[in-house]
Amino acid sequence: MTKSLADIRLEIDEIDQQLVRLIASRGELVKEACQVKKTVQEVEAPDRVAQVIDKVSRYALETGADVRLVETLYRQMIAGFIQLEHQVVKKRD
Ligand SMILES: C=C(O[C@@H]1C=C(C(=O)O)C=C[C@H]1O)C(=O)O
Repeated sequence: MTKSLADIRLEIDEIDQQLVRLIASRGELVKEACQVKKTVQEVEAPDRVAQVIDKVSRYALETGADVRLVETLYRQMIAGFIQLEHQVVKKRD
């Protein structure tokens, strides 16, 4: 039996809920990570960003996700997390 558009959207909504939960958990870990950082270079950690992008691009390839989309989403998300870290560090210091 083919699914209705409404059914498909319900499934998409459930995945969105899971994704947002995971983004929130990731954000908590990012805040934890920045507690031990002292410099702007440490906050931005470009080598680590490159490592994360490399890993998720490989996961995307292995799972059949769109590699360019995953990379774009991750670069955007990490940029947001770096901003968050800058705010946390600014408040702390
Ligand atoms: C969480 C960190 O801080 C920043 C955020 C990252 C991320 O969201 O994956 C990666 C590197 C840093 O730019 C980290 O250094 O690991």
